[in-house]
Amino acid sequence: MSVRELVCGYAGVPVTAGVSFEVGAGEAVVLRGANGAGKSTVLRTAVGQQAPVSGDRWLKGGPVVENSLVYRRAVSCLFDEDAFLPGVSVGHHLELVLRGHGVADAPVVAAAAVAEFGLQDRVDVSPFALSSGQRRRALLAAALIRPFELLVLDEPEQRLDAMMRSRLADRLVAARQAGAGLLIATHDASLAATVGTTVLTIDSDDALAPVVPAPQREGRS
Ligand SMILES: Nc1ncnc2c1ncn2[C@@H]1O[C@H](COP(=O)(O)OP(=O)(O)OP(=O)(O)O)[C@@H](O)[C@H]1O
Repeated sequence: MSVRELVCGYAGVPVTAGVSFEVGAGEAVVLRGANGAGKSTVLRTAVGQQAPVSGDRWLKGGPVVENSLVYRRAVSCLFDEDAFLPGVSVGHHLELVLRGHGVADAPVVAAAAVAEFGLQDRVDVSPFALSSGQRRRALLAAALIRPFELLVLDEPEQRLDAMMRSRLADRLVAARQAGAGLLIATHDASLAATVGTTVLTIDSDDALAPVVPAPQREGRS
């Protein structure tokens, strides 16, 4: 994915200046910045969930079209939302995601994810009967077990305990090393340092100056 001079905002009113970055295979671009700086807005605009004020977004050589087959195959997104089907258990949610993406052995892969994300005791219950941290684990599991070329996560550390944050960081590094591109907004400095190959800071104090300065390479490949 690449974005070029992407000005993001609401009803035509910018909340960021022009933002430019590229996320290639095996790269992890991490957005950091204070509350309200515009991280979520940039992510949602980059992936086509909202229109830019101006600028361009490209995915695999074409403009970003959120409902296109190319997009749905390539991009796995998780924002701050609880999206579950009523009456479907945690385990069956994961199986449905896998089957929807044509993954063989969906029950086996789902069971492995349930164990990895520490949901063994809750696999047969509705997601609505989970704690908020357990719901976040289930949503992250669903986003991570489906095939993707680009993974987009908005504050994935939210509501996770220390053990699960560490496990998540390991999983994200593994995804990057396997060749996926990652685009992540986070307040977790450790997650940013561990996972990011490029860290961009959005500066809310200078909202219409260059809010995303030149990429700071953090010494990872
Ligand atoms: N639906 C909306 N309509 C108008 N303005 C909005 C809307 N959503 C967010 N904003 C504003 O856009 C600005 C950027 O918000 P955004 O949620 O992108 O920030 P953020 O960096 O992700 O913050 P946080 O770290 O708190 O999640 C804020 O000033 C916010 O109040």
